[in-house]
Amino acid sequence: MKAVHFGAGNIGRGFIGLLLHQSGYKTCFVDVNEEIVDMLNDKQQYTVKLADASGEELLVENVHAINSIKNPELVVEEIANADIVTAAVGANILPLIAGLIAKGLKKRLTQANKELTIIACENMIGGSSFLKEKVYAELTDEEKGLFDTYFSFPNAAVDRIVPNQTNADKLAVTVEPFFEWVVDESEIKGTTPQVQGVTFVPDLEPFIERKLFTVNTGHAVVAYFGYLAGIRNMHEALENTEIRETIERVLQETGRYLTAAYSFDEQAHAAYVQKIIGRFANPYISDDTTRVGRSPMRKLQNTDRLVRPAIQYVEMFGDIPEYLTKGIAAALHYDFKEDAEANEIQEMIKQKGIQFTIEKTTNINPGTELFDMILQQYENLSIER
Ligand SMILES: NC(=O)C1=CN([C@@H]2O[C@H](COP(=O)(O)OP(=O)(O)OC[C@H]3O[C@@H](n4cnc5c(N)ncnc54)[C@H](O)[C@@H]3O)[C@@H](O)[C@H]2O)C=CC1
Ligand SMILES: O=P(O)(O)OC[C@H]1O[C@](O)(CO)[C@@H](O)[C@@H]1O
Repeated sequence: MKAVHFGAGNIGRGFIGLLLHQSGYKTCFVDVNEEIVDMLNDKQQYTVKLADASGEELLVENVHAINSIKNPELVVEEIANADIVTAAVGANILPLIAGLIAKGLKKRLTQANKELTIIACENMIGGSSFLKEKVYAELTDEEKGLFDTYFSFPNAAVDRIVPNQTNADKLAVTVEPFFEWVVDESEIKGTTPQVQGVTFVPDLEPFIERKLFTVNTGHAVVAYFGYLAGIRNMHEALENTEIRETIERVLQETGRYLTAAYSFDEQAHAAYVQKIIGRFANPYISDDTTRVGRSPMRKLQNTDRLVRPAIQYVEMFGDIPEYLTKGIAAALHYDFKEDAEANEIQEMIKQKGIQFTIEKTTNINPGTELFDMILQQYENLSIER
């Protein structure tokens, strides 16, 4: 079986590539990083190391790679002949890979084996649907009809902490042992692809919201408050009593929403939360607050981990989540100079003011209680800093 995976980065190699290999796929990585592409073609294998006491090393073989800038026609050929296509490039990059995927799928329509599943494995709600929208923008109405018949873009939730890598071997990836990859089976046409370790579910919404609003909300809040306290390491941030209390409170708020929305058992959800906080504190992983907090503009969108649960909370309970709004305010204060989105936000605040920036980044209407609370929390943090 052949897999094509866009993005040979941390999640691509350390999570998706590993599971594809363990399921018997020969994987073609597509990337724009020439060094990684060349190394993958040279070695045709790499190691995934588990960040736990065992330090177990897993070998991923039967891999090669294509530089999509230099050899787009080879990518088209690979997609035309693939058994599955996956991507973990980052939400903002999905539009950039859509054109090649469209070309590969058009080519595939000229062949016998047409059906194909394409899965975006990003930290976002509706990642595959978003990719599909971008792919369909490249099609005629007739092609759209054919694509509807043969190609599926099921949404997915992916969970595995893979920090920035410091291994001497640049292809090796250290990953936490835990992983969860959940895929919406209801959207799949034809045979469901066989990938070991994937959970197929009839309705993804509870899974993606539970994951995004717990793992990613909690992680982001620790990262932003850690950064504002001058802490660069996630462990150290978690050891700070005030930050620890803030994250517990934030996750109580998202937990209140999630258990009410999806009837999760409250005790089971509390255990899920504690397990996740334990994962953040994994002593075998060294993670940066600036990696976890990266791209604050994306993270402040009203579909993402901070603002989305705050909106849902207000809609469900009619009151304002104090700690989520504090987390949003912390993201607005995040001014790491090496992060282009952080710079953009800080520049916007400087040029246009905080009220304009809140509206622009979060899309929350000024004059609403939620907006006012975020503003208030932002001002409170300004005084503290
Ligand atoms: N690192 C983590 O722990 C987790 C990350 N994710 C998600 O997975 C996605 C990838 O994250 P990471 O692997 O951490 O990032 P990464 O930066 O390590 O990997 C992204 C890869 O995509 C490649 N890329 C960029 N533009 C491309 C293009 N036009 N075509 C093909 N490849 C391109 C980059 O060169 C890089 O190798 C993100 O959406 C992230 O939110 C999800 C769960 C966990
Ligand atoms: O990859 P993003 O969306 O920038 O956010 C980083 C987040 O993703 C993870 O890498 C894993 O889900 C977490 O470490 C963190 O919550």
